[in-house]
Amino acid sequence: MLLSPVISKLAGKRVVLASASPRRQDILSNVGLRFEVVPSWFKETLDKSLFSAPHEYAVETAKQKALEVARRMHLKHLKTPDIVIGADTIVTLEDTILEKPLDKQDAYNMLSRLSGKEHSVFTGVVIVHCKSEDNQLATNITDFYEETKVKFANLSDELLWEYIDSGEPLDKAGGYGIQSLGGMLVECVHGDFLNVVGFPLNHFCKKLAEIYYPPSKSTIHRVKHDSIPYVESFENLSDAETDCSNQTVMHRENKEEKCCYSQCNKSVDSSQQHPAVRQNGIPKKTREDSKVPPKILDLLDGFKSSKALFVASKLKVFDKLKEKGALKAIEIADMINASIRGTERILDTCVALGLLEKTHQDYRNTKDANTFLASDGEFSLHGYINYSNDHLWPMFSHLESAVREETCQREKASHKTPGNSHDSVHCIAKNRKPCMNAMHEMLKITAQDLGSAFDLSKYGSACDLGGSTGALAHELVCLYPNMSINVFDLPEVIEHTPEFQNACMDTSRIKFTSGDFFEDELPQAELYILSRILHHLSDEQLNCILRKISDKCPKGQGALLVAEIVLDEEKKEPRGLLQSLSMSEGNQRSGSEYRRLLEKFGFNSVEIKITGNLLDAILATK
Ligand SMILES: C[S@@+](CC[C@H](N)C(=O)[O-])C[C@H]1O[C@@H](n2cnc3c(N)ncnc32)[C@H](O)[C@@H]1O
Repeated sequence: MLLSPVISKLAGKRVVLASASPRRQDILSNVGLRFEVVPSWFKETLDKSLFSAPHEYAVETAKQKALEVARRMHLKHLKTPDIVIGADTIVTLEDTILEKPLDKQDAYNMLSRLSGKEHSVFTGVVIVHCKSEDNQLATNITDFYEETKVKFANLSDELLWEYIDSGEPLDKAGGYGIQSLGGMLVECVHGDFLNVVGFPLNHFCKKLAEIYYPPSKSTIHRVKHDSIPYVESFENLSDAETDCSNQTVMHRENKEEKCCYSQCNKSVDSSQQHPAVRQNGIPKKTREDSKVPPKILDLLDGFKSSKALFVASKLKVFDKLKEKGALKAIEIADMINASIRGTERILDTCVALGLLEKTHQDYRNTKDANTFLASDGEFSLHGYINYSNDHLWPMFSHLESAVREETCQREKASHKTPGNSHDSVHCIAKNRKPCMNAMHEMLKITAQDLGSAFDLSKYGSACDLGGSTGALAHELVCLYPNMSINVFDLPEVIEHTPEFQNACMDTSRIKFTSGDFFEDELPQAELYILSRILHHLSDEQLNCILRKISDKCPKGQGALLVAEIVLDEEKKEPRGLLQSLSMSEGNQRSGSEYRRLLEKFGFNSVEIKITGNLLDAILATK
């Protein structure tokens, strides 16, 4: 059995991985599976003593993780996924289950127990097929587990502590990661290596093959699932045109705790199986054909969701709830000076969008709302959301004419002549403060990943060109105790920078300089930084600034750090492309395009780090 056709059976389906593990994401995306990641909120706290074998615990945990995500997504309008994949990996030694260590001492206790011995790694995997029927969630569950035996070498305390101090053990079952430094601890492995990494890919593909290419008279292992009650309907999980004779049972999620493990395994001649499918050789449309793909439904409604978020944020709903904990609609309406019915509607929409929680009549913020949406959240996007509402939203309403006339939407929105200023790279005067605020928030979120993408400790001085409020500079001085930074920006921007500094920040190594990077001499520095500058610039502006930086970096000395969204080579990732819709002269680029551009200016060593955050990092040296 070739594996790719099995994976391709999932193409076009809304597949969700209910796991935040980057290792599982890598394993599945490396084989071409397209999926969304929705980490489960299920707490891994099942009572282990209730399970007669460790793998049962792993399977049950995986199942609860996947079902929690399926139910949560189903509760949000139109969000029911087709398939949710859940997985849980545990390590067992002499029948004791070792999960993720709580702290360094716990990691040491685990690893020293594993030293010199063979242990088992179990991953429980659950594939939940979901359907929304009469607004209820129907699920069909397939599960399995894989065991791999791993033998550790005899490990000295010194080696163990060195490993523990690397920080790697803390988020890993058993306290080690075989795919990275932890590989050094391992003497041998019996079984599927990827199972130890966190996902038994081979067994998963075999399971998919069983589901999508079932033998004519097979018996699919059904497991007890106490929240799946009565038999509701029969659905063939294979595609309509597949010569597939197996039908499996969908279970409707229902509060009645009835169980059913039955299934129908009729072997039917495929030509007779769907008499309604073909008529005069022309495939007849099935109900499935007319089901609008969730992606399209999401896009149709996407603008409404964005606006609901913008309005809730503007009305300070998230701030009020953060301050008070839980409030009823009528109380919020009073606080935000709005109608009760209108407030109820926006609150319920925010619940459906996963931004708020509701118990009985009480609304409260989700953890993410406290962190990202409240205006005093650690990584607040409040200013960026308001900026999106007040400036980007009106700008995007000009998209059609901007496309027809090949102009920038900002120019359309402000009735300016196309391509006629460096306003494409700096905020126009009336928007300056909100724009600086929005950029400040975005950069605060991504600055740590940018600063640590490369080891910059050898650079004693840096100049952040167009560095705005100094948000990146603050992170860099924290990360690199020997670095001083000159934030260089236009005078009208530098004038506002004191409003963005706070008392807890160490500003002793940060200096703000007014200037124009096209017109003026650049300050001398060992490291130049261009964060979100290059993609705005015309070819002429690019030549000007890159030539100037290159001249300031003699061969073997100096470097340029660029922060941008780096597009994937096939240019399929939408975020950068969506952003490019608001531009005229500039360009979003892929890694190879940035490499070619920088090489033209003598930077023949170009390293690119995709950070997984809002911006990616490129380090160019000569
Ligand atoms: C898109 S913002 C990026 C800000 C910041 N680097 C970031 O990543 O959030 C562009 C910045 O470049 C500054 N800028 C635009 N033209 C400039 C010029 N000719 N000389 C100096 N700074 C300029 C703007 O004022 C603005 O702060």
